[in-house]
Amino acid sequence: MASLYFVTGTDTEVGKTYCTAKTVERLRECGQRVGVYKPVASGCELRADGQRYSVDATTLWQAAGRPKNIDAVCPQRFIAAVSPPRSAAKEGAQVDTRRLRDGLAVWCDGEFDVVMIEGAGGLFSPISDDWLNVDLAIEMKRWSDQDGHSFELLLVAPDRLGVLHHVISTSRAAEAAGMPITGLILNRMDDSGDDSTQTNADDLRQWCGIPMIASVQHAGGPLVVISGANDGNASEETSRETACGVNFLNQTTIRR
Ligand SMILES: Nc1ncnc2c1ncn2[C@@H]1O[C@H](COP(=O)(O)OP(=O)(O)OP(=O)(O)O)[C@@H](O)[C@H]1O
Ligand SMILES: C[C@H](N)[C@H](N)CCCCCC(=O)O
Ligand SMILES: [Mg+2]
Repeated sequence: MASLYFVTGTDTEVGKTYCTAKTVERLRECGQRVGVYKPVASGCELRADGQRYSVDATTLWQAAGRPKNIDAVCPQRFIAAVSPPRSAAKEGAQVDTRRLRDGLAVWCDGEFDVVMIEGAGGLFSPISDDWLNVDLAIEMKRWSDQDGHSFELLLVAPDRLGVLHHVISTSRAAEAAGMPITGLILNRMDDSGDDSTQTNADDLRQWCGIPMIASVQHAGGPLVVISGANDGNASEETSRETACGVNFLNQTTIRR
């Protein structure tokens, strides 16, 4: 049975793809067979040959070693850089809501140990005419429970001033929706940082109790996975295994 991780964000453009790709690469270096699924992408490029090119889907697919094919990675790809339902509507189309969830099954056929799923935009961004990202996560968890897989919701947030509000509000809304966030990835998106980056992680541990499972440094720096005890007290970084420039505290966070 596979370990499924739905990667969402506090917003669009916060590093979901970047951090997911880093995590995929690290998992593969640790011998994990990793599948990747982007249920729907907008902001795609229409190529001369008629192909719809999604940077997100291609980035994840390449990080995972090109498993299956790009259509399995991202079955629904639209052009306008707006929410997927709006993007589809601009083409006179609709996002196929049921297919968003059903497209996961092909990745859960026993070929992969871990499947990383990237949403579109933030957790409460519309992903179809009927669902927000959180609704898709709930449906996927329901399916995963029935099919015997583990399913967790990971939140990517930029490590900068303002992140406390974004993470606390997103985590409380997720809790209220019945889809609690089980891991936080703080993403240092630029080298400079600001005064808050020294204390954001500690403040979020205090206010949210979400295990922070990783922080990603800027510009190709290490992915630091901090295995958070699920009792909400993120364990101190005790020992680190460093390989290929990526610090991975231990594997328990991403279950084998
Ligand atoms: N830690 C980082 N270091 C360097 N560049 C980063 C980092 N995190 C994100 N970026 C860059 O910032 C941009 C936005 O990141 P990314 O595309 O991963 O965001 P996203 O949340 O997946 O966006 P979307 O909502 O469109 O899917 C990309 O160009 C990405 O390469
Ligand atoms: C086009 C962009 N890069 C993402 N793929 C879609 C972001 C949708 C955000 C919707 C919203 O919450 O306002
Ligand atoms: Mg992305």
